[in-house]
Amino acid sequence: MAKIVVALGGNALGKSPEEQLQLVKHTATSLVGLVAAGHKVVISHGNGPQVGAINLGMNYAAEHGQTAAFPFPECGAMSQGYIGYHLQQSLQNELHQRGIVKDVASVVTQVEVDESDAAFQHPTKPVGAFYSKEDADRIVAEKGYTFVEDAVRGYRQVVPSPQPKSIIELKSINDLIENDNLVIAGGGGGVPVVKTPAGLKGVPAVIDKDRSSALLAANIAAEQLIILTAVDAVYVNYGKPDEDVLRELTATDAKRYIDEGQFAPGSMLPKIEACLEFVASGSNRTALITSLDRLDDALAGKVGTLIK
Ligand SMILES: Nc1ncnc2c1ncn2[C@@H]1O[C@H](COP(=O)(O)OP(=O)(O)O)[C@@H](O)[C@H]1O
Ligand SMILES: NC(=O)OP(=O)(O)O
Repeated sequence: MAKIVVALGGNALGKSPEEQLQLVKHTATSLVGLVAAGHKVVISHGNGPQVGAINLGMNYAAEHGQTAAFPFPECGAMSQGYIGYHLQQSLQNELHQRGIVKDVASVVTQVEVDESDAAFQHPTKPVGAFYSKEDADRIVAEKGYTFVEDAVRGYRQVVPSPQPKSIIELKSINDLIENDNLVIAGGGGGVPVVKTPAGLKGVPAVIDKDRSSALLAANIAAEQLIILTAVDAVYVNYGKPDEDVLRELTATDAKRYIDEGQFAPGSMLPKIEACLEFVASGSNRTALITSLDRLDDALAGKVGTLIK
């Protein structure tokens, strides 16, 4: 029996509420399988596409005089509620179907960042939809947003992504875990906040959920961090004719591949770095990267990349 943090990728959660609910329902089967096997499971999730969509919608409504402007941290909090709702419902239904009595709760989570983090001057976190180069250029000219090419999928808006320092609701999360709840926490990497003389204050950014999940996993003394994304494993020469799967990765090999530029910044690189950080944070800690729909196969050692 182990304590496991499972992080679900925002990009792997589909493009609409309907798609997301279907994908989450499917993943809930494997997650409840872990619970049924006696593991203590804590779930975190990304929010890149979702917070981008919420922000676009709120901006549109505000520009058309329909609502007040909604700052980015509030959009992040909304994304935690939206994704947490789908997760809670799917997990509750699956638990009920299997006759397992367990409560499920999402914790709206704030994560402390440093106001002077250099990331605020260099936006790197892709959010929202993927655009063609022409559409991205038009939006940059109209709104002044920053866009980058994201992996092999198109152009995407980027926002600052500061390092997570501490999890504000850590004690509540630990209490819920110890009281045998199935906990969802650190959604979207947590709502980024800074400590000011007047108290906590939200800041416009998106923390990388893989880094926050690694911090959460280390803080709750988990044995394993599982990152579920859109690819079944990590590859070298990804997307090229000679791509090759990495089934096991040591810290030494991972660092060599990082130096070779094998992992795209803003997508696979933060996952690898988060896994390395978690594995180094204690003894007997491993990390696993696979896709949302292959978790069972990955746990059986058939697919995925194990980092140790
Ligand atoms: N070396 C690599 N191996 C596998 N996938 C990679 C690699 N480099 C970049 N990627 C891309 O990283 C994506 C996962 O990152 P991302 O979409 O940001 O994850 P999520 O939103 O699920 O957390 C994959 O779907 C793939 O397109
Ligand atoms: N916040 C975050 O890391 O989201 P994604 O998983 O969607 O990139």
